Amino acid sequence: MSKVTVVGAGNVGATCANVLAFNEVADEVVMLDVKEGVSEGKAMDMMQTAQLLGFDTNIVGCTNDYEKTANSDVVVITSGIPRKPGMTREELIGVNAGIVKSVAQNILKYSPNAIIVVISNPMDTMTYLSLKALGLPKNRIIGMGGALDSSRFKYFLSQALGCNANEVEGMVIGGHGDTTMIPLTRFATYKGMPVSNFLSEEKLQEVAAATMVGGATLTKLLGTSAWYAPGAAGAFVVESIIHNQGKMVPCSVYLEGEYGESDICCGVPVILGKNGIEKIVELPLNEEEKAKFAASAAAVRKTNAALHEVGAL
Ligand SMILES: NC(=O)c1ccc[n+]([C@@H]2O[C@H](COP(=O)([O-])OP(=O)(O)OC[C@H]3O[C@@H](n4cnc5c(N)ncnc54)[C@H](O)[C@@H]3O)[C@@H](O)[C@H]2O)c1
Ligand SMILES: O=C(O)C[C@H](O)C(=O)O
Repeated sequence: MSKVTVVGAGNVGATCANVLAFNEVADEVVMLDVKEGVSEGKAMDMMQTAQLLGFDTNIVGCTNDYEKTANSDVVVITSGIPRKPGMTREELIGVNAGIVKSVAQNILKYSPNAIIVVISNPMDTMTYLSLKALGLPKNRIIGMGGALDSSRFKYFLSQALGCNANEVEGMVIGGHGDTTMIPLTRFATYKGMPVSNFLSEEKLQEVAAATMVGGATLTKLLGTSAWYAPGAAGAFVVESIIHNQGKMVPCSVYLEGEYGESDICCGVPVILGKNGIEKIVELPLNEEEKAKFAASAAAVRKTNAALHEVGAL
């Protein structure tokens, strides 16, 4: 029996659980939240769609009861506060570091073999914190950001190209921040053809800029940060792992020399499978892309340093 736990049954967590259940990614999906009754209510509401939508996944909700999460194969951490318009993700560290650390420690007590997918922001730093606090092998701690950012990149490219987003390929690497994302326009394709065959350099720069502030744009529109694509991107990463799909997905992972960086979690393409990160893929970046990656990693490293200031490490 396969089991996935989603911690935090707010906007992102509940959406992720819903997509996991609808797509029958696991036999059981458990939602856990600190807010009394919310997970239970959302689980019951979702279970009442099973007959309408035709899925067989069992969805369980619980209030801070970690026993219910026992023996999960994958655990998704979404607990923590989202940003408000005008804020950066990095400003969330003071509140979210404590939440993510205690949640990760509780999870490990009941699911010692779980692969952990971190979504809470600032995501690269929360992934690093989880890795350091739990001391697990690096293949089992995965930050979800690149899957979402790449999906947004493909959306903006498809809008510029006037084509179906499913016919566009592209990846975003680097940190999951407004200024740290690196949309790889040079590698993006439409039906296997470089997008530069169809779009001017100026247009490509516009697409890259829209991608980088994709989360901030939605936060301004919604008054809180986005959840449909983030929840679906979390479920996409979980499915790639649970179904051992061997897909290449940009994720925030612990680097030990890859891309010239060490002792940091940052977004790079990885092959996802039943062991979590099966392999880190090293892309042949040019000098400009390498410089952008180094600057992105430096910014993530600065946020990581704040973990000591807030007493999380
Ligand atoms: N990595 C990404 O790509 C990405 C995308 C979207 C959102 N996020 C981040 O995900 C987080 C959640 O966003 P949201 O929109 O779902 O927020 P939300 O406020 O809707 O939900 C967060 C939930 O976490 C719960 N929670 C708080 N402390 C908890 C604890 N100790 N144990 C269990 N649950 C706890 C809250 O009760 C709440 O229900 C935010 O930090 C946001 O910035 C990241
Ligand atoms: O923008 C945010 O703060 C939430 C998330 O990281 C996103 O990119 O949607």
